[in-house]
Amino acid sequence: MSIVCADDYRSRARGLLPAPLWDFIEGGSGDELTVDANRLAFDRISLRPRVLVDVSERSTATSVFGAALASPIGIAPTAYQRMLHPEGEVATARGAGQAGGLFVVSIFASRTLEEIAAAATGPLWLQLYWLRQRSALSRLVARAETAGYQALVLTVDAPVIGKRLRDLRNGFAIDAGVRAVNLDDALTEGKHISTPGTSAIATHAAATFDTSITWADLSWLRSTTALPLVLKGILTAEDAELAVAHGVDGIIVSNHGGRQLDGAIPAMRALPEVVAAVAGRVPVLLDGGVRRGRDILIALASGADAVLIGRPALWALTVDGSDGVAHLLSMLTEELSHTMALTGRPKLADLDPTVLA
Ligand SMILES: Cc1cc2nc3c(=O)[nH]c(=O)nc-3n(C[C@H](O)[C@H](O)[C@H](O)COP(=O)(O)O)c2cc1C
Ligand SMILES: CCCCC(=O)C(=O)O
Repeated sequence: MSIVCADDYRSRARGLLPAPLWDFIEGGSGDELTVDANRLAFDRISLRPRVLVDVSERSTATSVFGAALASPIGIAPTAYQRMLHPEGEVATARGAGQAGGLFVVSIFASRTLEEIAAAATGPLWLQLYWLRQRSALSRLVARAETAGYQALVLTVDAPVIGKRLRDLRNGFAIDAGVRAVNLDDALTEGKHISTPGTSAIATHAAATFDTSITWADLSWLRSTTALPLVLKGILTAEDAELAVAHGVDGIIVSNHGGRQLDGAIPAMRALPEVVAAVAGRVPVLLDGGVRRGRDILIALASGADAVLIGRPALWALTVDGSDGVAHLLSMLTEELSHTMALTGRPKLADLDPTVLA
């Protein structure tokens, strides 16, 4: 059967992966309320199409921090991609580049920052968690700069890892042979050890994440680099205001795909208040539940500058490596353009709240 939408990759990937690995990707925290709510928030919004508009020429091209993108779609940071495909993040970078998309590389990438950069033809950003060992962070930042990464993303919604019941039940651990190669092994110790009732991810994060950081610490990270700094995991107007006040260069509205605070507001529902608070001062991106061109159009019409996709990129990577990732991004871009035609909004600049109901 042909793959004609992102969910087709989901069904294929599910058949290819062992159950505990599938659960790690698919699952969220607690009752998975927020996983479901992320998607439902899009589904609850209807569209107000305008007709008899010339839609013969449509463009999805845009840019973020000066980097050209074929469409306002990027790949969210996800850890340990070699569990899904032998080439891991190198395949994702190649696929994203082929489709003209952005790729945000996780601090827990399983290929080196330099290997990923060598395969990339599109912009790369590096995502960080705040490790207690600051020297490890500053070394990573220096390497990212040298390798041509264009921004840093600090994930701020994970001082502790959410209680992901599937992983706890499965005693989830990282496959032997897959490592967070950009960090000393000591910083992810125990990642291969499966202990019933615990998650190896949660265990290694608990050993190394700094749970004490506050807004005041951001200045240290800024002092290590001239790269733009983006915060990932903002869900309120209050925190968006603080982020801008602390000189942050961009915001990703995200609840970590429902993997952190269960019951957190869906990303799409949080977006309008963040956009209003930011008032155009810095770019605002969104992730969580984006599965269709329709979802992307809704996010852009609500004021997002771009969206990131998490799980769908992992499904496509599992099924068909770099070709899968490139195909997925091209398909989402085509769906966005198609929805722009059917709503009578041929340009990204036409996407505003008047298209939403
Ligand atoms: C398997 C998996 C691993 C992830 N690893 C990271 C990570 O290393 N860093 C991070 O900031 N977010 C991580 N995330 C969260 C994603 O960046 C993103 O916020 C989320 O997947 C978006 O929701 P979606 O999957 O519904 O598109 C991970 C998500 C998944 C599914
Ligand atoms: C300690 C690794 C965390 C990866 C992550 O962010 C996720 O699984 O959601």
